[in-house]
Amino acid sequence: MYLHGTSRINQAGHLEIGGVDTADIVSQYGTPVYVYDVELIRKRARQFKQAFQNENVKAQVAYASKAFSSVAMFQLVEEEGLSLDVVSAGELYTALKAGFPPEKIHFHGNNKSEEELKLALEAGIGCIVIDNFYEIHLISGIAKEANQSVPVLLRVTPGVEAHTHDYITTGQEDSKFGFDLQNGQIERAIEMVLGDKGFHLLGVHCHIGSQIFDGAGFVLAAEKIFKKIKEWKESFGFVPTVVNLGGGFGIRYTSEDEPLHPASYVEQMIQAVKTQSQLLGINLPEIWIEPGRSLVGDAGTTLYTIGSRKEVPNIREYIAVDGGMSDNIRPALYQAKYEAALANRMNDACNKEVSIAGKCCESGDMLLWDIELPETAAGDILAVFCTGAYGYSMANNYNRIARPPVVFAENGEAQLVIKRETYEDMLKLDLPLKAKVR
Ligand SMILES: Cc1ncc(COP(=O)(O)O)c(C=O)c1O
Ligand SMILES: N[C@@H](CCCC[NH3+])C(=O)O
Repeated sequence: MYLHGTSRINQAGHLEIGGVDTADIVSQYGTPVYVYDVELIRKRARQFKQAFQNENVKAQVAYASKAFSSVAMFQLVEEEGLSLDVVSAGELYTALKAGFPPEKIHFHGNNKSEEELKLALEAGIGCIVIDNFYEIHLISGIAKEANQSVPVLLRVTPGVEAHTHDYITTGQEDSKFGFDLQNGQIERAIEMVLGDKGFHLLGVHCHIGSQIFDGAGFVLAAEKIFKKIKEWKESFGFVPTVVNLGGGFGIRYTSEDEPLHPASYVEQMIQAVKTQSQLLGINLPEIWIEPGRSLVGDAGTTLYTIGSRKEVPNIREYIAVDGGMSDNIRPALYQAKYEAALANRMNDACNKEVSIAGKCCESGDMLLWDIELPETAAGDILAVFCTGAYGYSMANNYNRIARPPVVFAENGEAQLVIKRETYEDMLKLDLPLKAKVR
């Protein structure tokens, strides 16, 4: 069993996270509960920042908040000196409520509404990553009315699509995001933005995918972008001051995953951008990145209580927990794999193969297939590791199951940062049927 960050087995044989016994977390907050190892989030943030500082490169590391968004998380991100990437007015609103400096927020999305854009501009957002022509039109109108010049990046699809370990070159037609780099779209967008006082064009953005295990895709994307920068320099005299290479750095969910150290991804990017800038004889642009999963993924653990079981003779034994696809949809959605352990009996020998089922009314609601655990009993606590990214943020109320609370653990202290949803919370938006008029 692989323990991430500060997770360890304590003298009681229990899983401890951030110096806090998970048994204490369970008795105080119940299950299911998401627990974050705050020290590990800080460590990852510093690793990314340090990698740029080591090379003396101007950079922004923006946390892609879709991975896990909450007021406390945004305050932690600010404490660590990162920027923030949001993709909706909801994420932006949360950030502003958390007191996050608006000038360090970047706004993404392939269909931002006029209302969302207005909120962003009124807040004094640091940068809007423009995705399409419709958005150029919307921002131009809002900026003119407000007499503003909006800092923007243009998102391009560089024709590099990452498939976890693998990456293949594709055309853009299969992506809903960004301007095509090859068919003249991006040149048209640059011309429009440069010719409009409502915009301050900082540079370009790309994001090649998620859970990527090597640096080659990022290098290839940078090379493709710089090939175009050479043309833009000649035709428009436009040289980006910012190149944003997105997020997507992989993490270790199971022993099958072999991600690089955060610094290693960054070093390869820096090398590529330096080489290309030298070849073109241009100043090194600022390099921005947007890690989401790699900042919070392995820092999160979900604790569940084991309940019922079912044996299918000669096939498998199902063990059910008090959560499932409502708090972690990734196994059902992506066949994502995780590792797990019995948090209250970490030293017991794992000699039983079982599969972990959720409690939703859905056969596909399985969290883990065929894993080794000790003999379990109802009431045991199951810890599923690496659930920090796209767990809470994709949680839902299927079957009207309430969303679990989130606890931050650090230096021996546990702090509740998101409360458990109540049934009343779920009913808050419901209205009764109108009385029939007879
Ligand atoms: C534009 C953009 N930036 C950053 C991210 C963060 O990706 P990850 O969580 O894999 O680092 C995503 C999600 O894939 C994204 O779409
Ligand atoms: N939600 C996905 C990642 C999506 C990345 C956002 N563009 C996951 O859980 O892996």
